[in-house]
Amino acid sequence: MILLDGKLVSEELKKQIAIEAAEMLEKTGRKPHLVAVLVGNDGGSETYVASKMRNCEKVGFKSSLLRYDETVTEAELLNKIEELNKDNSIDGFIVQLPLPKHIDPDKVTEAIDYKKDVDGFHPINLGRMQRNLPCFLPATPFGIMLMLEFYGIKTAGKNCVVIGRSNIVGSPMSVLMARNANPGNATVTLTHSKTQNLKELTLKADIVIVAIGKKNYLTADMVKDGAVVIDVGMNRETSDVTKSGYKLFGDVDFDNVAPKCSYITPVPGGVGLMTIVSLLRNTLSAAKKEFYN
Ligand SMILES: Nc1nc(=O)c2c([nH]1)NC[C@@H]1CN(c3ccc(C(=O)N[C@@H](CCC(=O)O)C(=O)O)cc3)C=[N+]21
Repeated sequence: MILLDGKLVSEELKKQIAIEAAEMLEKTGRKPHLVAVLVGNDGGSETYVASKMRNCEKVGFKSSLLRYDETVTEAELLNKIEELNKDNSIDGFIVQLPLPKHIDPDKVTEAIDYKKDVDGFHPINLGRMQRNLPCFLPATPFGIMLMLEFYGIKTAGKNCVVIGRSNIVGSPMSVLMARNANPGNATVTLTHSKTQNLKELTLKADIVIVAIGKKNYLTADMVKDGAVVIDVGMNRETSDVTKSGYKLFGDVDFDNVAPKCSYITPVPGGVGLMTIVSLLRNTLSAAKKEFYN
């Protein structure tokens, strides 16, 4: 069993990103600039956004955090997005999800200029991804592809089962694994809450990608010997009343599944770190206008 080390891979990729950011600074006098919009104070979102900002500094990007109270109206948020779209000093921005219930995440996503959509959630980027055209790829699925590539894991012709069909992970993940690219060219089964006999499907899978948000969901009896298991779960359990101490669990029963695997990602230290580095990569691509003018 080989551990897919998100720390190792992300640090390696960040070195290259830092080099390109420094080149850009030298040539143009400016740094790539990412803005994150954070609404409310969800514990998970606070951690992830803080990490995104910290990592921007590490690779020599400029980063700004825009905070809104959870009472902000949808109209106010959409106005701000309009401003960010027009601001030439900003290369890319993200609106951290989830949003409060009174704000429609689809409206927000579609309001973002697709040329600055470094999360890759805009329908134009999703459509271009599906067509195999240059575009911003959604950060988590992109990070998983970079991980597979780094370890030279063959995906062509393999059976891949994706568990969970969210807009930000499962659904785009299934597209990336199926499209005619490398990594890619897998035979993909996208499973969800209405799927019957999931275990029958996962037992045939060479690659299982779990993004469902339930601790210990994928158990050893569901996995075939030698499978590659990618765990996207970020289930936090607070262990004390202060809420500052928490432990993170994936969706995989790691201790029992890992011995059966050829490769497996840990949580923490796996996919989450790759998500961050993908966002950095997308921000650099935005600043260098690699996809759009
Ligand atoms: N607009 C938007 N874009 C996102 O990219 C986005 C989002 N909304 N909402 C939530 C998810 C989740 N996500 C993670 C990022 C980093 C880690 C990460 O760094 N995880 C570390 C540990 C973090 C910890 O200790 O809590 C690890 O796995 O080792 C995890 C999860 C980005 N997301």
